[in-house]
Amino acid sequence: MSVVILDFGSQYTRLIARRFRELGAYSVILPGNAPLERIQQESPLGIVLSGGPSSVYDESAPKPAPGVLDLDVPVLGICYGMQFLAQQAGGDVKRAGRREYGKADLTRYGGQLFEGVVGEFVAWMSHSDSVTRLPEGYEVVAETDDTPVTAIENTQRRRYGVQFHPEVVHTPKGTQLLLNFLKVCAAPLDWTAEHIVEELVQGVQEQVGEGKVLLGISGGVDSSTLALLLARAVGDRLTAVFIDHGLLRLGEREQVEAALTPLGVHLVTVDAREQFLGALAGVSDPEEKRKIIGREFIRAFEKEAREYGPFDFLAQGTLYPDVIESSGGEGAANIKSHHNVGGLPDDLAFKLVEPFRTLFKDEVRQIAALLGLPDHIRMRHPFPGPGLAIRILGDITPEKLDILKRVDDIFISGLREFRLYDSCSQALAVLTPIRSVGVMGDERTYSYTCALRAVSTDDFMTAEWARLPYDFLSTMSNRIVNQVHEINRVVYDITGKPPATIEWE
Ligand SMILES: Nc1ncnc2c1ncn2[C@@H]1O[C@H](COP(=O)(O)OP(=O)(O)OP(=O)(O)O)[C@@H](O)[C@H]1O
Ligand SMILES: O=c1[nH]c(=O)c2[nH+]cn([C@@H]3O[C@H](COP(=O)(O)O)[C@@H](O)[C@H]3O)c2[nH]1
Ligand SMILES: NC(=O)CC[C@H](N)C(=O)O
Ligand SMILES: [Mg+2]
Repeated sequence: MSVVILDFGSQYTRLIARRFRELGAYSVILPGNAPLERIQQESPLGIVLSGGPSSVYDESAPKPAPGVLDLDVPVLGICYGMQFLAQQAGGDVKRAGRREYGKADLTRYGGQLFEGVVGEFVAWMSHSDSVTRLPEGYEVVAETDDTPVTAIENTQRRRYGVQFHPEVVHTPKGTQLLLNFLKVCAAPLDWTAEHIVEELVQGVQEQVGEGKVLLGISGGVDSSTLALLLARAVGDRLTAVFIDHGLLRLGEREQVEAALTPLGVHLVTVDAREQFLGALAGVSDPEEKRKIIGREFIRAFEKEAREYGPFDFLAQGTLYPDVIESSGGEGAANIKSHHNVGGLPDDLAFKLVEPFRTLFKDEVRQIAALLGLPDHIRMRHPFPGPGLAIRILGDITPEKLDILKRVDDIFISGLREFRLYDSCSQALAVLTPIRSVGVMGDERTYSYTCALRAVSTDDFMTAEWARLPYDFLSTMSNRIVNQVHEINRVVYDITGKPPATIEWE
């Protein structure tokens, strides 16, 4: 039994499922036109129609399959979904005179969906069409200055529609609406991390059968959690490979080996430093670097597969943000090709096992706690697969790598020493190609500028720059300039995501 989310191409569809998970409800996402029988297989308790880029009055507008809206279950339409509900019930939808993007204040709200909500209601809007005539049996239950029909309901038929997106964080009270909808559906709110783990384990077992799995492991939270999950699913048919590509931080290889050995998984460390640094020599374009790294990772995995295999399956700790940033696939733009998604070569010989592909970082951390991953790995700041390669702007040389490793080590050890590591979600140092004039010991210097960056975020989709204390930043700046002679200037990055991203490349 689940709530079925029909996807009409919204950027936010997975966030709807994520909010339901947070509320303890089980949901599945199916294509907008999924056949009635497929939906019935899920024994639906309710149906959500997602948003989407189309307009309901277009000839080619996607629609739920015949019979789906005749099911006697509650239906919630979001944005495109609400417009579809209204049109289908006999109302009108037209391109509005005024489009609404971003935040809008509801000037009035009420009704069943808003039960328990008090005070001002800020709604996140993203639409250019609007419902202009209400279908029979429906009532308007919310409005904004620009959109008189912002939420509708037909409580007798248990049909609800909202023009805004209750699933995004920019609609702060939106979760209450989703909870109210789940209550109308009488959906059980007992979907816990344990259930999610069971489902993931089962999914892996079905996919892999009796096959052998090679896991790319980095010592980060995603792949380490995955190691424990896979050990449950396939036992000793798992081999974990940790690749030292020469782009790791100071002492990282030894630290990762020490941290992973107690997990009890068969672990192989590969020295692929020459391979990666050779392939990257002289390359300065960020996307080109990312693609080369993606390809070399796979080449390295293939080599280990020949040694310890054969392996049909390659497991990676890919998360949803890696997917959405890498691909234009789900209606989103290509921001950067994450090495494990957009950077994969076309001739990939493995079948991918990526159980976390629909999850966000904080959800993986919950699963990690359940599987007993030690806290020092579970709460470690993320470190990107391409490592320091995307923190050295421009081409990579052994000299620059050596500089950045020392800067990074001072910054990260400093955060731990001053007990600030856990106050931010990720911290990093960047080596810029900028050289500037300084004066040290009465001598003129002409040396590199490095940037320090620290951010606060839960899901790494959006982030704020961390307000680290000035005194701490001052100490870091002194230490870096004194200990790393190639640096004579330190700057702190005070940009959020958006408009910047967390990494600089
Ligand atoms: N050095 C490496 N050796 C082998 N596999 C790696 C390496 N670095 C990254 N990977 C693979 O790429 C995936 C994505 O990397 P990513 O950094 O996003 O996740 P993570 O390292 O597991 O966790 P975290 O985000 O906390 O660093 C990893 O889950 C892992 O499967
Ligand atoms: O494994 C990875 N392979 C990659 O190619 C990659 N690019 C970015 N990141 C990490 O993803 C999060 C979001 O980063 P951005 O804001 O820079 O896109 C941050 O946590 C980044 O460190 C990567 N991780
Ligand atoms: N975000 C949406 O679902 C948009 C629906 C429709 N395309 C509109 O612009 O109104
Ligand atoms: Mg990592």
